[in-house]
Amino acid sequence: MDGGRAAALVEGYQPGSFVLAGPGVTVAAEGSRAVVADTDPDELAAQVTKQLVDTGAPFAVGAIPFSQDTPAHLVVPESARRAGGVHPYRPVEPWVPARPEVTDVPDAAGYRRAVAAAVSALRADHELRKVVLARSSRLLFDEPVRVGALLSGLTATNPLGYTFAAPLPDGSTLLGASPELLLERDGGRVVSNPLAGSLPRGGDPSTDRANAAALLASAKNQAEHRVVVESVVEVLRPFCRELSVEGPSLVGTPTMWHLSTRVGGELVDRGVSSLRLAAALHPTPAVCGTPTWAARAAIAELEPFDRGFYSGAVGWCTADGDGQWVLAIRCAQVRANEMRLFAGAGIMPDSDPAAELAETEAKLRTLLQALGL
Ligand SMILES: C=C(O[C@H]1C=CC=C(C(=O)O)[C@@H]1O)C(=O)O
Repeated sequence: MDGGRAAALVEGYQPGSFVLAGPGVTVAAEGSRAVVADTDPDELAAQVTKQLVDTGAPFAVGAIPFSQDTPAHLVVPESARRAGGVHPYRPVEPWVPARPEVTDVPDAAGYRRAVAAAVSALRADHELRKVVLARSSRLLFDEPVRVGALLSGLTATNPLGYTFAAPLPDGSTLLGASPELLLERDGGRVVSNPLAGSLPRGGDPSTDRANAAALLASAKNQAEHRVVVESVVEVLRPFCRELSVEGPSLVGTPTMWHLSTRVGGELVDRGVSSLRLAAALHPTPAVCGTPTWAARAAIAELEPFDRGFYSGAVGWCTADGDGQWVLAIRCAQVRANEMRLFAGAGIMPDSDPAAELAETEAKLRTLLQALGL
């Protein structure tokens, strides 16, 4: 029973270990034979492949940060196990913490102001087409955060998502349930599944259906989505013999509706690893904006915190280059009694600051619901 093996990998989570559980593949890794930390995508992929060949380890795991100046954190583990999809999955006993102390950075008014400033910049600057602005929420508990129980709960409630717990170089853990596949490589076949353009789920079935229909019909969200698909296609095209683009269609998480497109291709050169492709795609306009340099500059000016590994990628890669990388979104950085939750929204020239705030509130609920908050 592969589902049972996959569930055991999630339940075997220990502090400091790595788990990524999704609909098709579940991996878990412990210990460290080698760590590769580099900022250059080619170097990173080449060093990881070399370490995998030298050590004979089945795959490397790790995380890529948002910033191009911060090194990635890739680990060649002592033990690495892989199973199939994890669903259907029954969660272990949940962790029910007492209400934490909450500090939002920026606060709601500050986020609306940042969105308004981004809208002005988008209207004034004809080069900048889209920028993703994020906010964070710091939760302080009166006991250490139980990552294993939260990972299990997130896995149970996000059957279409990719649930992860990834150790970071500073000893903290990135924990989340991402709906977005940045890149998967299986032999010569690659798939990316960009999501962008979102509305919160409705509280009752008719509002929920109305929100889904409104999202499909929204010119603003369709334009926001197109920018991401165009960029993914442009990056993957030189690596692929042929590319298929299917979408946009609707994808639902427990808290959000998203526009989704599947981009699939056949690699020209199988020597190009999933890590190399993921690093080439990163950051897509789903987490940064377009053009990348201008969006990065706007983010540096308008976001009052360092994103760290939020809006980077989390995944694994074999010596042959196969692997899976998901966007590090709907996630939190956990350290001892503290969680820092992050959520961002794609800002377009016609964005409404109140609607973007509501969208980030709904995105934060992925983690808040797992905490029973
Ligand atoms: C940046 C995030 O979501 C991205 C992924 C899907 C939809 C998005 C949107 O509609 O804005 C974002 O681009 C986040 O969840 O923090």
